Amino acid sequence: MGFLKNPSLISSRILKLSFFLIVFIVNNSFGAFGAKTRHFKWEVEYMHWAPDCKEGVVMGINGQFPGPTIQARAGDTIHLELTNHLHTEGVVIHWHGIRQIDTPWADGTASISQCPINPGESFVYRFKVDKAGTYFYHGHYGMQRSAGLYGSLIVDVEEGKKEPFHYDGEFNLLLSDLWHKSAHEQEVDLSSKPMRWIGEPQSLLINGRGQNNCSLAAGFNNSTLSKCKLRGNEQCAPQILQVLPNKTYRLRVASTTALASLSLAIGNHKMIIVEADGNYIQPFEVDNMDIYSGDSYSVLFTTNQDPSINYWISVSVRGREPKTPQGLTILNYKTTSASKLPTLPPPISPPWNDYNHSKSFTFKILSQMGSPKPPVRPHRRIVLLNTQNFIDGQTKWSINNVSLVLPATPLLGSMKYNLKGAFDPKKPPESFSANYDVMNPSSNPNSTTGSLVYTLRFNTTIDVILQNANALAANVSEIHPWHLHGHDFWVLGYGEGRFKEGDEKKFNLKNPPLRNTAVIFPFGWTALRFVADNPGVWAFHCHIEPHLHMGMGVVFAEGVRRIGKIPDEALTCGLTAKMFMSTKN
Ligand SMILES: O=C1O[C@H]([C@@H](O)CO)C(O)=C1O
Repeated sequence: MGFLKNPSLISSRILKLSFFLIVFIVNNSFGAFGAKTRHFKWEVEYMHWAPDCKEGVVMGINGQFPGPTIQARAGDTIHLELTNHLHTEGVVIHWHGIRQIDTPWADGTASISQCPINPGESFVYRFKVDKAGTYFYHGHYGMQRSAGLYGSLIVDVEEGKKEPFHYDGEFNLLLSDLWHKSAHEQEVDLSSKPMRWIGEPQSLLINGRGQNNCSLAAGFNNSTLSKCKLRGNEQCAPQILQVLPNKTYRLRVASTTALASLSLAIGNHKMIIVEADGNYIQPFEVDNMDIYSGDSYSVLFTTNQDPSINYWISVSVRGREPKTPQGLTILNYKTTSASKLPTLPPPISPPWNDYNHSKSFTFKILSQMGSPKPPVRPHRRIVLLNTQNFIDGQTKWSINNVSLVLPATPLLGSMKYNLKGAFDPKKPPESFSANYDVMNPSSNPNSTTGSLVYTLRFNTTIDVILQNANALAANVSEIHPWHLHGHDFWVLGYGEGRFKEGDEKKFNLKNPPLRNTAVIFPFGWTALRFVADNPGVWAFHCHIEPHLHMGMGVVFAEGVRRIGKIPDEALTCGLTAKMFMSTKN
């Protein structure tokens, strides 16, 4: 009984071989300690594709969806020439989790670190991948992540170095969500008056593959979808993970969803979490794990189950009432046929609103012994209130009552060259009113829009308290995974309700995890600490793409005078382009 005649398989070896096919290495110039410059040439274009068996249009790279996997070693330099083959729109790519030390113009954030690359034009991203870990890349302009512009970025340890754990093979799972509506329509929907919410995704994708009009697990679950009849060579056929019995595998998992928070499980197999956002953590065992947009993890699992059957790998929605079918693929013991369906039903994920389950997972993430510790005291504390507001007929998200609108001139250029009129020199609020009730809908929905920048003194220690609150509807507060560019931060603690003086006494300064993304739970707060030691202008925002589009972000700038020569190509738009023209004439 084969549901797949010719399944698309990934085994750890195939994965490694395919890297050589995928990666276009022009030259392998060796630098110090064996570090290489790895060259890539990428073309971004819209393509017809059927990621969930229904054909639509996605953004692809070099004819692939998701884009090619970048595989490098810590210390390598990536030299990537990106050409925009979209017909009528600009593009940028952000290298999520890479700190861009000394290269803030390569961070790939439209309006902040660079101008969008125009159709027909190319831009060279050149940056160092300084730290081993599981990363990914994605579009950072409008809703281009929702349009499918993403891929994996894997940084292995330096040649000759060892990971602090053992494994026999590895797999890479990039998780995403898919809408049948175009990203352009989503952008219009979000900014219309009244706002039209984009709703839940139609499908969850694992390595760009999902099934929307049929189910691999029909008969097991109570879905009305019929059983998938796939040959295995379809764009929506699941990538099957092939394993040998009694081995340990490393699963690198990253979520680039536009909206969905996810729960991942491997039927009958325990998972040991060992890495989060490119940092080693104290290993802990789970049956299922939460993964929010912007998170990446490595998990180890041992193939110690009955080798005569196959098992499900499942991905389900958490934190929002799920209206999207579970994403599925198969773990195939090579001792049996890859086309045999698992005999057990797919894992059942915890109820979507069981936040205690999510918290207990999140609170277990602690740094490994020997990891860098945070400075004991901050120089400055910034408290950021997250609210949903009506502004001028639109629904927006605001931070301390300011909803982020991105300027035409990239802030990196306007701040470095101190271009009057290109950015707002006003100071954004450090906190919010003592009377504000975070547990109820806002009584004072007055917010403004703007692109204010928090200027941080170079090398100072900054605490950020992310304060969640009630959204516009009563008794609603949502999950928001916040992502910081240019840095990792320590997650010092979480709390319920409003953060108050004295709560800092409960901060974990002993083994807080270093991460680049941290979640705020409904009606709660999350405390972060980082050192402003990376000259540049950096986005800090909710990684839910429609929320950022609706203004849920801030900008930090530090050490602006120390920023090296910004390549002109990054800034040939807005007032920096005018400046270049006037200095030429
Ligand atoms: O930003 C959002 O808007 C909707 C809802 O709050 C209003 O329709 C929703 O679920 C969001 O996450």
